Amino acid sequence: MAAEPLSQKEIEDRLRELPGWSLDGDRIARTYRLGTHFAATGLVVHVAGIQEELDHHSDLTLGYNTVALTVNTHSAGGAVTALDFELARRVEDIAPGHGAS
Ligand SMILES: C[C@H](O)[C@H](O)[C@H]1CNC2=NC(N)=NC(=O)C2=N1
Repeated sequence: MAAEPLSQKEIEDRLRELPGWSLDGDRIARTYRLGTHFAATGLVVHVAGIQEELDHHSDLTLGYNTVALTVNTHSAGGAVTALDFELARRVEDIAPGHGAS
């Protein structure tokens, strides 16, 4: 079943469970800071694996010591859906292990 767009209230409620994540236009977003470029690269590779597993993909940007994600759901017309929050939750769970904050 296709993911349905979440309402503004649903988005706000779910964002409260994900400190560091925010609504950026029609996408949810977070930027992580890491100790080194190599550590940031490791986080990108780990996130890429999660995204393949979920078949749901953020725009994932590697900086010098930062990793930025923004995501919405193309198949829901570019709205924010539960799939975006599932990806965000999964990334939150593994990011601390990479030293990300
Ligand atoms: C065919 C495949 O399931 C789709 O293209 C997936 C892949 N990754 C995706 N990622 C995101 N962010 N939104 C989608 O709608 C989406 N669709």
